[in-house]
Amino acid sequence: MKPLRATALDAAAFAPFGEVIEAGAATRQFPINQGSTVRYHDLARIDPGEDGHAIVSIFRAQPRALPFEVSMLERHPRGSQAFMPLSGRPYLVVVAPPGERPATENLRVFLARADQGVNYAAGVWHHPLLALQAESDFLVIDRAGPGANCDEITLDEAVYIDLG
Ligand SMILES: NC(=O)N[C@@H](O)C(=O)O
Ligand code: NI
Repeated sequence: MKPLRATALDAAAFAPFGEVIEAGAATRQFPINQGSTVRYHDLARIDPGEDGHAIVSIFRAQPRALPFEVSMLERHPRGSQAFMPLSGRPYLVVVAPPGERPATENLRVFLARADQGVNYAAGVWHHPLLALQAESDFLVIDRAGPGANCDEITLDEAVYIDLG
């Protein structure tokens, strides 16, 4: 089966799944700190759910070999999950719309630049972190709190993904 090719990540294409965290996607930006800094304001909304709280972690991810076989997806029904790359390398984002079981044809594969983060909205199906090229760190903001917050499913048919 031909691999599913990644397309460049952009805010509009990613909107059904959450937000893209990048200065260029800001709807509001303004100078602060006596003009020494520009604030790219309100790029994403962290959703810890009613009974959770937001936490900040760092994920140190090993690079994935390509083409990569996607055979499972996960979702966090109780809160959002944001990733911001810290190591200056691109990475892959695989998502599918919320719902009970995503159809393989609804998978979307994005190549995120080193200056782009993503914030998965609660319930959005996604593949666990897919770093590329070398070991990479990511700042992660997601929910801690009571109750299970990670549903996993095995896809009816595995899909290979690769760069565009
Ligand atoms: N397991 C974990 O915290 N990470 C995943 O949710 C992921 O999306 O990488
Ligand atoms: Ni996740």
